[in-house]
Amino acid sequence: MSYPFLKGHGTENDFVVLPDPDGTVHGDLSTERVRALCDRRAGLGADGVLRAVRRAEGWFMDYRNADGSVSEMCGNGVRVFARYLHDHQGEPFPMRIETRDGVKVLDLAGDELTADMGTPVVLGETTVSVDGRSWAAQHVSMGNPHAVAFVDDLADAGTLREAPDHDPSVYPDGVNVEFVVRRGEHHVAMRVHERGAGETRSCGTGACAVAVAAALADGAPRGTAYRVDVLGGTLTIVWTDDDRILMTGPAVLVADGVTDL
Ligand SMILES: N[C@@H](CCC[C@H](N)C(=O)O)C(=O)O
Repeated sequence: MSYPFLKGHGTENDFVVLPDPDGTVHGDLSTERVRALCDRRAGLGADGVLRAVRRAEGWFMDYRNADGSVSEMCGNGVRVFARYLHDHQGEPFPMRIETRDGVKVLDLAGDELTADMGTPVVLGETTVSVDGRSWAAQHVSMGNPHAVAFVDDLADAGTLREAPDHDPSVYPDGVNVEFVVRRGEHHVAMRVHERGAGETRSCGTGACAVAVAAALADGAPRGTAYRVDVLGGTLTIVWTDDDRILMTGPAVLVADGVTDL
């Protein structure tokens, strides 16, 4: 079966977009197809898949990690998804996008996009470990689970080829782990190991969780803008007075075509 696809990225967190307005192209998208599409040697290559399904109230973002697993939310993905809906489906900004973590509102911010990511949930301290070294980490939910660990040097996290060890009673469904260093006032840099994808060049929900953990540690007033550098670029995160996280960053489409993967 041949079907259309697009390829895009947000701060080099890359995605295959699968248009499936009526849900008739992919039906129940299989794990095997997601893995084949995301394969960087035999497929198109991506950290995840964004299936676009039309709903009565708008569009639903069916997000899958590269290993085929489902996640509640993807911050870089939702910006790429909005770019696709605007450029290829004629949807105007601001736009509402349904996700497994509820409705997100996306708007233009110059060349970039801002996503209202909703209210973060801070769930306390936990521990993560790599190669026998352990760090205290802040457990933050952005709809999906994150463990944010401040380290002295981003190289301390090693290769991140394997998932960091974590407490399975805290994260029964796995976790995204961010390692963070300070770069200046309200300015941090991070690396991430994503659940279901391995080390990626960026994670939008991860950057939001990092900004929340940094703002709490700094006692920063609401409304403070945090610059979060990722391997693939920079995201700007604001925790607003009304307890919402606004994430601003790029979203670009780089290719489209037809595949039978
Ligand atoms: N890259 C995403 C997060 C994708 C989902 C994550 N791997 C999970 O399993 O929760 C982002 O930009 O937020």
